[in-house]
Formats: sequence, structure tokens, C-alpha cells
Amino acid sequence: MDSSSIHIAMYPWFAMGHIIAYLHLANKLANKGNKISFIIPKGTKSKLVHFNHFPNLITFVPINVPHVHGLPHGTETTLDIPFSSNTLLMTAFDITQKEIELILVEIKPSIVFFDTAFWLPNLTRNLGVKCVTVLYWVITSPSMSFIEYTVRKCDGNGEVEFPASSSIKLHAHEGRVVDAILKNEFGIGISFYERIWRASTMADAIGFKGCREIEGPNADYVGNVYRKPVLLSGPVLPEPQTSALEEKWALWLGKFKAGSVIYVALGSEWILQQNQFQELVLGLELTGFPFLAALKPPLGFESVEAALPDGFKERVQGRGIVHGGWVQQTLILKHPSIGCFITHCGSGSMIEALVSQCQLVLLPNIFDQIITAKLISTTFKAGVEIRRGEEDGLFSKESVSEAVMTVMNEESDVGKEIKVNHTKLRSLLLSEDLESTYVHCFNHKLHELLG
Ligand SMILES: O=c1ccn([C@@H]2O[C@H](COP(=O)(O)OP(=O)(O)O[C@H]3O[C@H](CO)[C@@H](O)[C@H](O)[C@H]3O)[C@@H](O)[C@H]2O)c(=O)[nH]1
Repeated sequence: MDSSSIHIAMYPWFAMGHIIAYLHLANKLANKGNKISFIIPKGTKSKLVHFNHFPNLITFVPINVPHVHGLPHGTETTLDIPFSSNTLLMTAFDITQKEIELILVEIKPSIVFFDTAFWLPNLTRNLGVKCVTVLYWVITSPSMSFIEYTVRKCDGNGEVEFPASSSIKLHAHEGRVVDAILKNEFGIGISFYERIWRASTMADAIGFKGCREIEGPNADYVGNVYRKPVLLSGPVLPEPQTSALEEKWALWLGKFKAGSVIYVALGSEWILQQNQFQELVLGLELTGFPFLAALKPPLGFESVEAALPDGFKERVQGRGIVHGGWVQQTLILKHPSIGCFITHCGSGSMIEALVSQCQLVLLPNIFDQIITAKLISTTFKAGVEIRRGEEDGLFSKESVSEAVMTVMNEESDVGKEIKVNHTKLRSLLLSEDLESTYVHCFNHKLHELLG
């Protein structure tokens, strides 16, 4: 390690969206010569090694996830459980505190990146060396600033000016999702918002994945609220995977003409109700386009096959697949046959979507996804949201098909406008200097934090 390199430890929340995004950042920082100790649940390693481009500098530090009553044995990430059980997994995450302290004492990093582990800054006080903590959010800054603004508005305490570009109107069902962030328990005796508040108050600096060109001054708003330095890492574009697309997908996708296949994936957490699962796949059928849907089995089902509508499999034979397992999303999005991506707008998928050539259809579920979907569909007009009931938030097969047809119909003016706007965002994100400048400044700021 040369004198300008830093030893950084990273401990993201046990969600693949967080872990993978942290690993992409680890690659960018390793490329600058820094050494990273990447703490992960031990069973996730096999899904992550392909993303590690600097095995000489990025070391996985596997830990055991403690068992918590109510979670299936062996649960390690949100991928393994329904969303409603995330609070139990968060309890398990909090129980790792002692093990994390022992690891930090042993490896003595100079900087620790963390997100939902609000207790982590306290642990670094006893390491015997200076250690700076960075609360690094892979959740976008418009989402975080929206939550902070909502809290301050309710308290009648809006002394920090809110970025006007982010004044967002929510439907009734979306408002309830934001309310849950503020009120529901997430881990024992603490809400998600209180976690955010404690972590932001305790950290030495707050970092965000993202760039001002797309997300505006939202990160600065959050920094001002907590009076903390803000670091922006830039979009942290995924590095190409070191593996090739699985042959079965390459062969299947290769059967269709360029830009004709709809790819659907709703991230690693969202488990649909059976009715919504069926409306989604029936909507795909209705479009008449070929499709590949990578979905978790709906609530109460062991497999996706068991939950399909009657006769569906036979009707879409040869042109549609509903797959219940993990797929190589970044490689699928690069396949020339894919023309449309129905995404839940998780921050990882969104960036992958924006740098792809696909038309975007948006189906958000939880709070940050809702804010991101509004930014992309309303501010940038680079995607179309699937219409849902104002009160119940439900979508129908007709609304799924309608959104897809809007962007896939070559005669549609809206579709054409969306393509142009998406191309602008893609060009911005892929422009030669954008990412390298952000990473350079981010690395520089880390050195400044160390004094
Ligand atoms: O079959 C799959 C499914 C997902 N992925 C990858 O897994 C990541 C998923 O990340 P993301 O799109 O961010 O979705 P979630 O895992 O659902 O994300 C959680 O974490 C995100 C980051 O905080 C939040 O934005 C989301 O709201 C939250 O659900 C992406 O890189 C995908 O490419 C695959 O490779 N294969």
C-alpha cells in the first residue's frame, strides 16, 4: 500500500441492492489504490465475486448472520424473506455489533462506510487509531431529502431551504409508504427514520451515490440539515461483470429481433401479492411482445410456476418466460434483443436502466423508488409510470400493457420523447469525464477528512 492509499472498511445493510452498489464503489476506490475490507454475510460471497475487479485490494470479510426468532434459518439478506420480515433481519443486523467491533479492532481501518448501522460510529471510538465514519447512502439524495423535508415540515421547522426542483406530489397510497418510514419499527424499538437521524448525527460525513447534474442540490440539503460535509461519489456505474451471460439466456434472447423483448425485474426485495403478480404477467401477455420476467414467487407460493394464471404458460409458450431465480441483470440489459425494461426503480437498477438502450417503464414500490420514479417520469420525462389506483395503489393488466405500448409503439409521440430524453441522460452518465471527475473528487475528500 503506498502512502496515499487508505484502508477503508465497508459494512452495508443486508440487501443486495446496497451490497452490490457498495461493491461498485469499492471497485472505483480500489482503482485509486485504496484497500477495502468488505464485510458481508458469508453466503453472499458467491454472488459477489464476479463484481470484484480488484481481488488484490478488495477483501471480503464474511460474517455469520445471527438467527432471530421468526426468520427462516439461514436468512442472510432481504432476498431471502418477504419485505414484512425486513425488520427482523434488521434486528439480526444490529446483533452483529459485537462481531463488527472485533473485526474493526483487528483490521484498524482509517475510514468506515456504513448506512443503516447507526451504532457503528460509536464502535470506531475504541479502535486506538483515528477512524473517520462516512454514512454512505445508495438510496438517492432526492429520496433522502424528501424524507428530511417531510419531517421538518411536520415539525414546523423548515429553516433549511428545500430544493425547489424536488417539490413532489404523492398519491394517497404513496403517502402511506412514506408515513411507514417515519412511524413503523425497523429493528427493535427504532423506526427507519430514527435510524437515519441517529446515523446522520453521529457520522463524520454524509456520502451519496449520485451526481448533481441529475439529482440537483438534494445532497447539499441533507448535509445542511445535519451540518455535515457532503461527498458525492457520482453515479458509480456498474463495472462489466467478469462472467458472460448464461448460455440458456443468450440462446433464448438471440431468437428475437433487436429491441423487441421486454425485461421485467423488481429488484431483490419485492414480493408481489398473487393478484398483482398475475396482473403483471397478464399485462405482458397482452402487449404481444416477447418477454423475460425475473420475479420472486408471490406471497404464499413456493414457485412462480405455481402462481401463474390458468393456461398462461401454454399461451405464451415460445415467447414469454417467467423466471423465479436470480439472473445477470446487467448482462441481460446489454443484450441487443431487449427493448424495454420494467423496473421497480431501486437505485441500482435505475442506474443500470439509464445507461441501457431500453425504453423504461416504471413500477415503484417503496419510498425511494417512488421518488426516483417521479424524478425520471416527471422531471426528466425519460420513462413512463404504470398507472395505479389512487387509493389502493393497485395496477391492472391493462395499465401494464398501456405503459409498455406507449414506449414500444414506434409511432407514439410520448415514446419518441422518452427515447430522446433517456438518450440525453445516458450520454450525460457515460460522458468521458463525469464519473472519473466525481470519483477523483470523492477520493480527494476522503483524504481531506483524514486531515
Ligand atoms: O435477478 C436479479 C435481480 C437483481 N439483480 C441486481 O441486484 C441489484 C438490485 O438493486 P436495486 O435495483 O437497488 O434493487 P433492490 O435490491 O430491490 O434495492 C433495495 O436497495 C436499493 C438501494 O438502496 C433501494 O433503492 C431499493 O429501494 C431497495 O429495494 C441490481 O444491481 C441488479 O442488477 C441481479 O443482478 N439479478
